[in-house]
Amino acid sequence: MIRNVFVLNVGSSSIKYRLLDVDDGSVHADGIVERIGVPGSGVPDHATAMVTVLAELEGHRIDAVGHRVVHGGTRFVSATLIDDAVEREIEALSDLAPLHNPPGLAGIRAARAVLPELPHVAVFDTAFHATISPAARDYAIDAEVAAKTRIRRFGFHGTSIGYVSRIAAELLGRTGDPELKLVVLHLGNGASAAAVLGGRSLDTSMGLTPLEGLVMGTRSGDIDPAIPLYLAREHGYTIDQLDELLNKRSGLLGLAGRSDMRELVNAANAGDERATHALDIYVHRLRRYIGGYAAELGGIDAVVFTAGVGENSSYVRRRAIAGLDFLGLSVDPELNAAPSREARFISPEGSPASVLVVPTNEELEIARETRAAARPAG
Ligand SMILES: Nc1ncnc2c1ncn2[C@@H]1O[C@H](COP(=O)(O)OP(=O)(O)O)[C@@H](O)[C@H]1O
Ligand SMILES: CC(=O)OP(=O)(O)O
Ligand SMILES: [Mg+2]
Repeated sequence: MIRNVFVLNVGSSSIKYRLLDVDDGSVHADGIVERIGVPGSGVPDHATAMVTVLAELEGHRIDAVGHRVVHGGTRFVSATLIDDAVEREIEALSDLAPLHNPPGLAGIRAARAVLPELPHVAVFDTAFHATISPAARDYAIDAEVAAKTRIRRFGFHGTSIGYVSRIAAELLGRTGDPELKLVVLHLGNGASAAAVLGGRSLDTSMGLTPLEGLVMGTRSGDIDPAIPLYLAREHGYTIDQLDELLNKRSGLLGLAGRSDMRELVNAANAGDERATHALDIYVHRLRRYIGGYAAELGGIDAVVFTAGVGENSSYVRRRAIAGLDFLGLSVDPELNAAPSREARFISPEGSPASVLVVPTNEELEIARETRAAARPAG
């Protein structure tokens, strides 16, 4: 029986891990190893970091290992038991997610080497979005080029969006309702919006890579696609410089010198105009997606806020929903401001549409999917 699942979320310079009981969600151990590969940190690579992590788990029983893998391409549309062939296929997808997949793969290799007797399962951020509509999926570029190079919208944060969509449906008393229309806003460092109809993803704001869509901590989200062409042609930017600019030096950081929402709101409240402008752009983009998804879904039953910013920033929630009464959406100031860790309504009782805050739990969802995918192999 699989009960204790070790969940790994491996980033380029960090490993977040959690050992949890899938039956009751209780956490037996968790932690983070940071600064992997940073000179002087004492953690030269992912394999070394993994040995450190496993030393922390001494004495705990582990039945299976669940790995967050960001990009599953078209090959992986559900959680998959990892063998050597699957590991090679994940490696082949690295070109589509150069910032995210290679560290995930390093984590898989290191963990399989240290825990070879256990089932290892890959859980993909893209999988939940396999159902998006063809019109949302395809970009209006030369179809042959797109087909040859695998360019299409994939979408990310699916593990989180799927999880909070289910909790939202429960909270609304509409579990299993195929007509339930949700707009889910996963607002962390990376951020995605998604239109979810009857529990299935219809559209989402991230695209081929996790760069498209909302304004993020350090990523630009949507821009005119001619901007990188212009920077390269007229200002001598190289591909690597453009990648770095758009992924790591844009978004809130690029606009106002800070990627952390808490700091930014404090700065704006203290009169920092750059911070205020950055927040205006952040909120403007969010509202465009809410309106766009209302049109795609044919209305909205609930907007669902989740992840670090969505769960904690009453400021962002208030501004994102302000003036959307024409969609039946509004926020009760007291409910919005009340601190809570619970899934809850923040719209006034009796509103035509609801606004919810639902804490995400990507690790629990990964653990559940890991158990489900590991079962057939025993
Ligand atoms: N109390 C808070 N108020 C406003 N923003 C918060 C608060 N707590 C966390 N955040 C924001 O959440 C973001 C991180 O979200 P998180 O989901 O943890 O990101 P990730 O998993 O992508 O690293 C940061 O911008 C942080 O400032
Ligand atoms: C896919 C993605 O953007 O992930 P994260 O938010 O963890 O960077
Ligand atoms: Mg996150």
